[in-house]
Amino acid sequence: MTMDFYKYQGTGNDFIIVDNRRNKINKNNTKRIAEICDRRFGIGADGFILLENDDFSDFKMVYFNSDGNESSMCGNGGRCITAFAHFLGLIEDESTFMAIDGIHKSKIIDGLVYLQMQDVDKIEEHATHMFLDTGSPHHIKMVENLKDLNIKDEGAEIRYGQPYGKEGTNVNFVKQMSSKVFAVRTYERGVENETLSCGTGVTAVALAMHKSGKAKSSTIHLNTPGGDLKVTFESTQDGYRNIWLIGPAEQIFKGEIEW
Ligand SMILES: N[C@@H](CCC[C@H](N)C(=O)O)C(=O)O
Repeated sequence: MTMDFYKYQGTGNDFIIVDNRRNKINKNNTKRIAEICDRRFGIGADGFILLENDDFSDFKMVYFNSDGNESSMCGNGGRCITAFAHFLGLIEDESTFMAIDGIHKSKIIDGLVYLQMQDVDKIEEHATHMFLDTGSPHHIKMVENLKDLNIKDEGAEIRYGQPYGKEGTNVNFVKQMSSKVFAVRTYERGVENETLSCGTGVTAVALAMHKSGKAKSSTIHLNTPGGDLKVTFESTQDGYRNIWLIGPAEQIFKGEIEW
C-alpha cells in the first residue's frame, strides 16, 4: 500500500507527517517507522507524526521519535501538524487538537504558528541543573562553552545516567545571552542525538530561566541551531499558565511511501 507523506520542519526539527484519518497505518510497526526516519536508508526525519480523527477536537496528533517508538509531547511537531491541518483545509487559523498530554490550542498568525502548552506546576532546582516536564521531560544545564560542546556525548551521559534510568530524559544545554535571550542546544531521547531545535525543550528552558531568576520577563527568546523561537507565559503562585510556544513551521517536501 502507498500513502502520501508530507515533510515539515519547525526551526530545523523535521517530521514526516501522514494523514491517517482513514486508519491505514499500523502504529505498532516500529521497524518501518524507524526505517522511514533513517537519514541514509529512508526519507530522514527527527520524528514521524500521524494526523488522526478525534471526537472532541479538530484532530489528533500521534507522535513517534525517529527510533520508531511512540513518545511524549513534541512541541515543534505540534506546530508543524497545525500547519499541516491548515494545508489540508481541516482548520482555519485556529484549532484545538488532542495530543498525548491532552488538548492543545494552536493558531496561525502572520505565518507563525502559536502552540499552547500544558500548564507547568513543578520545576526542580538542583545544584548542577534543573528538571521539568513540559509534555516531555527536560534536564537543563547552564554552560559557557555552548558552541564547542559535543552534545551527542555529553547529552547521552546525562540521558542514560541517574536518576533518569531506562525512561531517560531530553537534555538542554543553555547559555544566557541577555536578560531575555538564551541560546539552547538539545539532545533528544528517541533520536539519541542533537536535533536542531526542540519545542518542549525551549519551553522548559524559558520557564526554568524565569523560575531561577535569570530572566524576569514573561516573554523569552530562544536561539537554537535551527532558528529562533519565542515562549510567553504567565507566572502565578500555583505555577506557570497560558504558556505559548511561537515560531515558524513549513512544508518542505511531499511524496509517497510504501507502507
Ligand atoms: N522535538 C520535540 C520533542 C520530541 C519528544 C522527545 N524526543 C521525547 O521523546 O521526549 C519537541 O519539539 O518538543
